[in-house]
Amino acid sequence: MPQQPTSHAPPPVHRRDPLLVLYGGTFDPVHLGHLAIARAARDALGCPIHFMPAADPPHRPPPGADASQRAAMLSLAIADEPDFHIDLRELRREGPNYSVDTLRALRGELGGALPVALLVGADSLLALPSWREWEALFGLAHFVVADRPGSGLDRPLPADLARALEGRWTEDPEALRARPAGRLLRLHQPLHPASATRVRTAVADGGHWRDLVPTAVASYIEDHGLYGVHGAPTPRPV
Ligand SMILES: Nc1ncnc2c1ncn2[C@@H]1O[C@H](COP(=O)(O)OP(=O)(O)OP(=O)(O)O)[C@@H](O)[C@H]1O
Ligand SMILES: O=C(O)c1ccc[n+]([C@@H]2O[C@H](COP(=O)([O-])O)[C@@H](O)[C@H]2O)c1
Repeated sequence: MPQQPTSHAPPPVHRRDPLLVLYGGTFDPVHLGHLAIARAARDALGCPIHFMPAADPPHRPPPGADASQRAAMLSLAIADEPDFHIDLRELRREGPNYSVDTLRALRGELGGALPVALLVGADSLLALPSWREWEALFGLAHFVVADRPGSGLDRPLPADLARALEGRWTEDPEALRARPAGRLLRLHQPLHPASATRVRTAVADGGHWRDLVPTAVASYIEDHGLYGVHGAPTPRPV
């Protein structure tokens, strides 16, 4: 008689060949859009997602919450998500973090053979030519790309980016397990309108923002008086 799957059987997520998916971001704060694309990537690829908060992003103004607060909010946001993890490697390193350095350090640890992917939103992919040594990234990792309102991937790409991406796109998640780096997979998840800028602005302006973040993150923002939340005590000058 064929064996029936039991409730103890591990979910398919843990049975496939390994693929390490890193989801880098400032997460200032983590919001429901981040969680939605992480779930879409987990479901499409069948593997856990490692959120990797950036310490000192070289490419944007200083975050509104410090690194430990952003990491604490991430922990709260993924507390009930067994397939989501936090990777603190960029928070532990001194100075500005460039993805190319992070990936080279990771390759130094794990070797060159393990398939590794970076999960990014479409706006990040479109900005890739501004990243440090951006073309070297394709030798270090795959990219998994989530469409984002206002950053559609269906418009023509800038010539240098289009050239670099040519021949790399795949619709097959297994293609990312077949080699260590260099392919691009587009997620076909529903668009999510949340952005951290929108959350920070609404918090400061007293607008509606609680439904853009997990409940525990909303409480953390209020309890710690982040982003100029209304009713929070004004921090005393040092
Ligand atoms: N709603 C979303 N849909 C798809 N991708 C998203 C979404 N929000 C964030 N991302 C992606 O997640 C990654 C980390 O994003 P980040 O932490 O900078 O959040 P953000 O909302 O873009 O922040 P900010 O508004 O401060 O720029 C980036 O690659 C970004 O493109
Ligand atoms: O390496 C770079 O030059 C670089 C430039 C811009 C962004 N990144 C990475 O892209 C990820 C998303 O960045 P952000 O600003 O959208 O939070 C995060 O992991 C950053 O470290 C990396």
